[in-house]
Amino acid sequence: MKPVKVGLLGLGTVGTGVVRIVEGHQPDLLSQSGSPIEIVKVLVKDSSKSRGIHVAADKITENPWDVIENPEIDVVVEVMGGIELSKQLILAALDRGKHVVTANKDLMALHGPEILAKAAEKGCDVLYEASVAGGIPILRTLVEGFSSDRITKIMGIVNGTTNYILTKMSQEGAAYDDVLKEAQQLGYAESDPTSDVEGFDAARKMTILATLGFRANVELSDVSVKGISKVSKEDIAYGKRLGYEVKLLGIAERQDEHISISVQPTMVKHSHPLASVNGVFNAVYVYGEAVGETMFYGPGAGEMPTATSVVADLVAVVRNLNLGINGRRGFVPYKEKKLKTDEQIASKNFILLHVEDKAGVLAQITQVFAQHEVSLESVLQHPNATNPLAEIIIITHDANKAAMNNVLKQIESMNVVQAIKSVYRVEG
Ligand SMILES: NC(=O)C1=CN([C@@H]2O[C@H](COP(=O)(O)OP(=O)(O)OC[C@H]3O[C@@H](n4cnc5c(N)ncnc54)[C@H](OP(=O)(O)O)[C@@H]3O)[C@@H](O)[C@H]2O)C=CC1
Ligand SMILES: N[C@@H](CC=O)C(=O)O
Ligand code: NA
Repeated sequence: MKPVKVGLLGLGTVGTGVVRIVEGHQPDLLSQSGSPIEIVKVLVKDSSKSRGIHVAADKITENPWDVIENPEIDVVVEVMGGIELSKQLILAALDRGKHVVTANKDLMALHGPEILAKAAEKGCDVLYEASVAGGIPILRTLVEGFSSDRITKIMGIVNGTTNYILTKMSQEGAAYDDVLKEAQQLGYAESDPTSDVEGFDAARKMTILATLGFRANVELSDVSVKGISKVSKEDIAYGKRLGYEVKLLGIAERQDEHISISVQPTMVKHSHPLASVNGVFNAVYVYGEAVGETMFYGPGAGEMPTATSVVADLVAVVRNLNLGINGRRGFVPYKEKKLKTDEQIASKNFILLHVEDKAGVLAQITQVFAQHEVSLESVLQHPNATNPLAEIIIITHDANKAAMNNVLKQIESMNVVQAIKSVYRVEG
């Protein structure tokens, strides 16, 4: 039986796992795809580097065109990362009729529509399951598993580094800077951790999830983003006392035909399944009109989990090759994108204020909420032992973002308010 030939762009963490699975699981891959799968060329940056895996020297190249222009190669697997070169190589591979599997969330979040349009034009498959929540088969689930439903909400813990940091801060009372250093040493964080801690990595993943879930072309610039660098131990401790865990949540919501997408540290009620997703684990919660609540949990990164998704995509491409249907089942957004305005985006909120500890202050503050028609769920006041201030925690009922912005602006300008220490969205 003629093998399907694969060119691998990258032999780092994920690429190594791909080689291990393709070589180690041949009988299963053959049974499921209908053909043997053979990696015939592997691109690296530095061929002299010693690696934890043996690949025959004649398969290794430092020249990407040895892969892209190789007429033998049917499928290109891109696991090298970066944006410009990967995009150029993937488009060139598609131009030559090669199918593509990629784990590259940065590329797919920014240039997904262009790449998918080229694939459709050339009758090729482009699959990218590993790009979001590495080991969790969530993209396939959104496109195929929920094809019969109308999704109204997707909430994701889709960045392992920040979940690790918040978990350590919550469970051990550790300080943000110390845990970030630890996460970098353990290799969880991206080379520039800004992308993790400021929420940009999660925003890219939410762009992909929202596009597939809402079947509309969501762009990265549609996502409002706030990271975890300002989350304090105190906020986490207050949240805990009130029954919440702080999590960096990506939230994509739809009401009627209008959608909103955001990433922000969120107070998640202990009873919500996302509150107990700890450490580097990822989870994606999906609510569908017909199915109701579902949640998908697992490793979001790492050599073998991520490679599992990459090779599953490869099996799908090879199966399509044997059925002669490549490029015919690609995902095409078919809905017009309509974004919610700030008046349409509603959530509960947690607000921590430092105020003067004297009669009437609480009444003045709650009056501002009333003026803007923001209803309150609970109000708590703690005297502060270290200074003559009181700490007030307010939890609102669902309030729209425009009204909340007005409330916060007005409260900030009040003489009796020393500081708005923190504001969190509340879920659960
Ligand atoms: N690591 C993970 O757990 C996850 C990764 N991903 C995505 O998978 C992709 C790969 O990640 P990962 O394996 O961690 O990355 P690594 O940095 O470990 O590996 C990258 C590989 O690509 C090669 N490479 C990079 N740039 C070039 C270039 N310009 N020319 C030739 N070769 C190049 C490197 O060569 P050399 O070895 O010689 O340096 C290396 O083998 C990224 O898009 C990442 O976002 C997605 C989910 C999880
Ligand atoms: N840096 C990312 C790696 C996977 O995408 C994370 O922390 O989740
Ligand atoms: Na995935």
